[in-house]
Amino acid sequence: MFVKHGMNSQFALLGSAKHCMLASSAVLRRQQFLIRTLGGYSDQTHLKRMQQTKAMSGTALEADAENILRAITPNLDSSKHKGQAGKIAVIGGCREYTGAPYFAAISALKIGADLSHVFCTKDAASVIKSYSPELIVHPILEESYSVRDEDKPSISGKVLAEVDKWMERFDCLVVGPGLGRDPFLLDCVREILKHARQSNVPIVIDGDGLFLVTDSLGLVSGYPLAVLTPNINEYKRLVEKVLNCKVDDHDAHEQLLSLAKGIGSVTILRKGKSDLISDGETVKSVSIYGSPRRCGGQGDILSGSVAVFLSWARQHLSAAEGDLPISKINPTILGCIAGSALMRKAASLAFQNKKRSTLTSDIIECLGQSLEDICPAI
Ligand SMILES: NC(=O)C1=CN([C@@H]2O[C@H](COP(=O)(O)OP(=O)(O)OC[C@H]3O[C@@H](n4cnc5c(N)ncnc54)[C@H](OP(=O)(O)O)[C@@H]3O)[C@@H](O)[C@H]2O)[C@@H](O)CC1
Ligand SMILES: Nc1ncnc2c1ncn2[C@@H]1O[C@H](COP(=O)(O)OP(=O)(O)OP(=O)(O)O)[C@@H](O)[C@H]1O
Ligand SMILES: [Mg+2]
Repeated sequence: MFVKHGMNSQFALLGSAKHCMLASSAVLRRQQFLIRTLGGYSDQTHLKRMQQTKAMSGTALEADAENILRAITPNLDSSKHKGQAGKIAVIGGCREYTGAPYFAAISALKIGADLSHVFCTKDAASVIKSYSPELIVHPILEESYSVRDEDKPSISGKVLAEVDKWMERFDCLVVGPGLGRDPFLLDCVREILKHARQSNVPIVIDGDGLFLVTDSLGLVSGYPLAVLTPNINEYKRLVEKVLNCKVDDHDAHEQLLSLAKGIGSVTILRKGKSDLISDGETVKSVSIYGSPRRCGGQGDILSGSVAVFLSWARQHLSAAEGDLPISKINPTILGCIAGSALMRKAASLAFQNKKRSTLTSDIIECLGQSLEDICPAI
């Protein structure tokens, strides 16, 4: 018994020694990275890079995505309490679409957020709850078919009051996955967006949220905590509306810069073969090899991921010393770069396993491993 117990303690000791070594090597790697990439980034190096950037005008700079992801991902630490790793809310889910808000919300949890809420219509709520007990689902949105005209003002007020109860607790909202285009529902979401902005809550806008915002640019114009994540169609609509011209793929990054500037202070992540990211000041690209499968729902994973990394980037920057070069980078840009990198890594891993049958849920299952490969938990 004693021997057995002793062996167990030995294993436990070995285990804890291994744990310590792993933990310290993770910390060391992170520190080395910060020294190499951030801390050791002298003014001279910065100047040189700026000159190179200028000389390369016409090409977007490939982001050092994995290092950025590693830098902003918080350590797992027993002193932390629930909520500190992020509270995300997805506004979306209607009669037609229940998959999209689920994909966005569950991706946020799988990456490491502590709590993930979904605000959706009553029809969608029970379906989304049945996909996962992990999500907190609020059946509060209403579509026109279920509301009489005379009841609209009071229902709209109730919807807003329900979301407002929670608003300041959220680190980021994701507005649009599976929202649909019902006019009454979109009117309510318009008000939610205004309140989120008043409360200074970051907002990732995707899917039908982009349909709404393209029509009412004032909702996001001048708001630096807004991130738009358009796909090919959504981007085309934005370019036509804001720049009054066609999408120009030969001068893609200049056009993206103009678009972000034109809307005013927002960050745009243009999804495609390479993801292009701009806040109107700079353009970054993420071209990490992803997957050749284009199954629906991958953009939803991305929106949930960007929400988490954007929250972590803000947290990291508020804790970091102001003179670290990373603190000069817009946290919305950092969040987009990290979200894009992880989504593409996970898609690639899922495709290795599932090939042609790769689905969005397979990619979600690979988020944890992909994050672990880039940034081990201990
Ligand atoms: N499993 C799920 O639940 C998933 C749900 N998803 C959710 O689906 C929603 C739409 O997103 P999507 O990606 O299909 O839109 P997109 O590529 O711009 O359009 C493709 C074409 O369809 C058309 N069209 C769209 N909506 C229309 C409408 N209400 N009524 C009429 N036409 C409409 C559109 O026309 P247009 O925009 O040019 O008018 C274009 O020609 C969004 O909420 C997304 O999150 C996805 O995330 C995937 C997984
Ligand atoms: N040609 C491509 N090669 C590699 N990755 C791509 C390609 N096109 C898109 N992606 C990646 O797939 C993800 C989703 O992009 P996509 O354009 O499919 O969004 P979406 O149409 O909004 O998706 P959803 O079906 O969720 O609405 C992004 O992370 C993007 O990087
Ligand atoms: Mg989409």
